[in-house]
Amino acid sequence: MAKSKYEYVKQFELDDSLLPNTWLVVRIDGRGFHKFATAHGFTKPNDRPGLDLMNACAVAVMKDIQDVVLAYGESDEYSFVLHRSSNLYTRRASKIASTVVSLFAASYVFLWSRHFPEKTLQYPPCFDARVVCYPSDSNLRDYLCWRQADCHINNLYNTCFWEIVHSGRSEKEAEDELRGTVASEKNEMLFSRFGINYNAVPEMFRKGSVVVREEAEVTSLSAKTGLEVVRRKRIPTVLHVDIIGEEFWKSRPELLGS
Ligand SMILES: Nc1nc2c(ncn2[C@@H]2O[C@H](COP(=O)(O)OP(=O)(O)OP(=O)(O)O)[C@@H](O)[C@H]2O)c(=O)[nH]1
Ligand SMILES: [Mg+2]
Ligand SMILES: [Mg+2]
Repeated sequence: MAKSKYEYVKQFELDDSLLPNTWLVVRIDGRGFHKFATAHGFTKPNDRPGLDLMNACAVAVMKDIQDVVLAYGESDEYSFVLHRSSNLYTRRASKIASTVVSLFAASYVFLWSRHFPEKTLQYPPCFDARVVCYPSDSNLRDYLCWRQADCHINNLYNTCFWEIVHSGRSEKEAEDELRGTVASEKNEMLFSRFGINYNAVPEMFRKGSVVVREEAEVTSLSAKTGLEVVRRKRIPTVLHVDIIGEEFWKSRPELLGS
C-alpha cells in the first residue's frame, strides 16, 4: 500500500534507546508530595498506610513487568531496576519510564481505598519518572546505597525534627537546633531527651523498602482435577533490610548474575 504524504512526520520521532548491556533504573517520585501528605493528613514523619500503599504499587509494577529484578522505595519515591540484559520496548527510554510511572500512579489510585478505607482521595496524585543507565554492577550498587543512605539521613533528621516540634517548639526552633549536628548527636538527643532508641524505630522507616522476587509455595485449585496444587513461585516480596552491606547480595547471587 502506498504511504500517505503525511508519513514523513515519523522522522521527527527521535531514537531514545538506552545503552545496551547496562543496568536500567527507573526512579519515580511523587510530584508535590509535601502538599499531598498535608492534604491527606499523613502522620509525620512517616505514615505507615501511605508507605504500605507505595509498597503495594511497587509490587503491582513488578507483577506486571517481569524485567524488573528489584525495587527500592523510601518517602515518595521508588527505584525500579531492570536487568542489564532487558530488551523491554527495545530499551526505548520514554516507553519504559512512562509505562512504569503510569502503572505506578494508576495503582496508587486503584489501591488507595484498601489502605485508606476512611480517607477520600482529595485529588489525583502525580509522579514523575526518569531512567538512568548504570554500566557496572558496582555503579548499580552505589546507586542503591545512595538511596538507602538518603533514607537513613532524612529519617534520622525528620525523627528528631518532629520530636522537637511535638515537645512544644516551633519548626524554626527545631531547624535551628538541628543545624550542623552529626548523626551521633541526633541519636543522643533522641535517647536522652525523648527516650527513643533510634535502633528501635521500625526498620521500614530507617531502611526503606526493598522488593525482590522471593520463592514461595503457592496453592491453587487445578481446573482439571479440582484438587489443590502446590507450586513454587517467585513472588515480589517487600523487605526492610540493609542493601549497602555484602550480606543482602551474597545471599541473592541471582540478582546480579546473568
Ligand atoms: N507527613 C508525611 N509526609 C511525607 C511522607 N512521605 C513523604 N512525605 C512528604 O513528601 C515529601 C517528599 O519530598 P520531595 O519529593 O523532595 O518533595 P515534593 O514535595 O514531593 O516535591 P517534588 O518531588 O519536587 O515535586 C517530603 O518532604 C514530605 O513532605 C510521610 O510518610 N509522611
Ligand atoms: Mg516528590
Ligand atoms: Mg521525593
